[in-house]
Amino acid sequence: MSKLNETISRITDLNKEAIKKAQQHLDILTKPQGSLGILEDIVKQLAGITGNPMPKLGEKVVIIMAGDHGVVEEGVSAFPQEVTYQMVLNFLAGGAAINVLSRHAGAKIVCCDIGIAVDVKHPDLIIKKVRHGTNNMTKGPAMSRSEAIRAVEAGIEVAEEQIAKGATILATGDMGIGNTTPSSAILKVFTGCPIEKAVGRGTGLNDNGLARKAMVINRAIEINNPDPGDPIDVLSKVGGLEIAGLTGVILGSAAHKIPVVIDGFISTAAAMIAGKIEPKAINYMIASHVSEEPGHKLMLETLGLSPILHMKMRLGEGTGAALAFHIIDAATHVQSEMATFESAGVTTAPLTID
Ligand SMILES: Cc1cc2ncn([C@H]3O[C@H](COP(=O)(O)O)[C@@H](O)[C@H]3O)c2cc1C
Ligand SMILES: O=C(O)c1cccnc1
Repeated sequence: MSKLNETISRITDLNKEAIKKAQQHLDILTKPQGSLGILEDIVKQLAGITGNPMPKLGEKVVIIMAGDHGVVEEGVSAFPQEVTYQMVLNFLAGGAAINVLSRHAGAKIVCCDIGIAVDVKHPDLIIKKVRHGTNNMTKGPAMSRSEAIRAVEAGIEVAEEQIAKGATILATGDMGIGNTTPSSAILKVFTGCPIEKAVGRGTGLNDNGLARKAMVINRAIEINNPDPGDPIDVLSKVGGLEIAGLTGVILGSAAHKIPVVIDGFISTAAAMIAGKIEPKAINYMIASHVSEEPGHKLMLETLGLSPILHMKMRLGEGTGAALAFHIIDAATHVQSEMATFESAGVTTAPLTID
């Protein structure tokens, strides 16, 4: 069996017994039932994922997948392609937003070159390069089917390497100038929404740039005719290498019963591909935030995920996911540290008011 098929076959439903036990414990804590809202939802989801009704976060790791996009030659980004590798060097030097937010959340970062256009040399960079950037998807498929599968499998490998080193919760991050374009294309192909709902300004396009980007996405979909019933077809024709890698990270996480915190627009495009490949993988996803990129809300709704944070962020890199670690951590502390009605001597019976 291929690595991808073997991984998919290991993804199961959540542990219902652990969810029930987590709920029972939440209900004896000194608070009205359900009053901690999303914190309680997070505890139950973590219990279902890990099988532990009193879940703990342990070691948090943000996996950043970096790749380039041939479609940038159509003028779809406000920034030039070389910013991809320059930002990767910034991650490795510790100076990017994701470094600051990860340090603050007590999370480790790993960065993987899955398809940067140039070769970057650094001892801490994980190299899983499938190819030097994708093809321009307005002229044909972004990559071949076998390259897409290789990139997904590379993402599974990176997740497994981190899990083997002790990671107990993963988060997704992306770097790739132009990558909001394939992300919008994926959204449009899966939902059939009008292009205006799928497209956004990314790093800061002006009105002309936004109109051009919408035309480019439409042309790429028309020329490639991706099949929405075949997620690997969509990924290879109008996707990207880092999106494929993140799809693998998500599937690998789910296969190992490890929660995976989904960042913004690009990460959620990968989550859509993963959810189409194996719908059970969605149970293992925690949506960190809703991005300012207009299509992100529709992506999350399509997956049935509700975001923890509304921060007006639109950066990617894993920044929303790193911030959400604080809330997820807080949820686990509530479950393990709050007093029960019995231990604190607080009356449980609600007044009957007629
Ligand atoms: C300095 C800089 C740092 C970034 N960090 C993440 N992105 C984000 O912006 C890019 C996507 O937007 P678009 O499709 O418009 O190119 C991705 O690299 C994403 O990770 C950045 C972009 C820039 C310019
Ligand atoms: O939401 C995101 O992840 C995003 C939005 C715009 C540009 N880069 C990333």
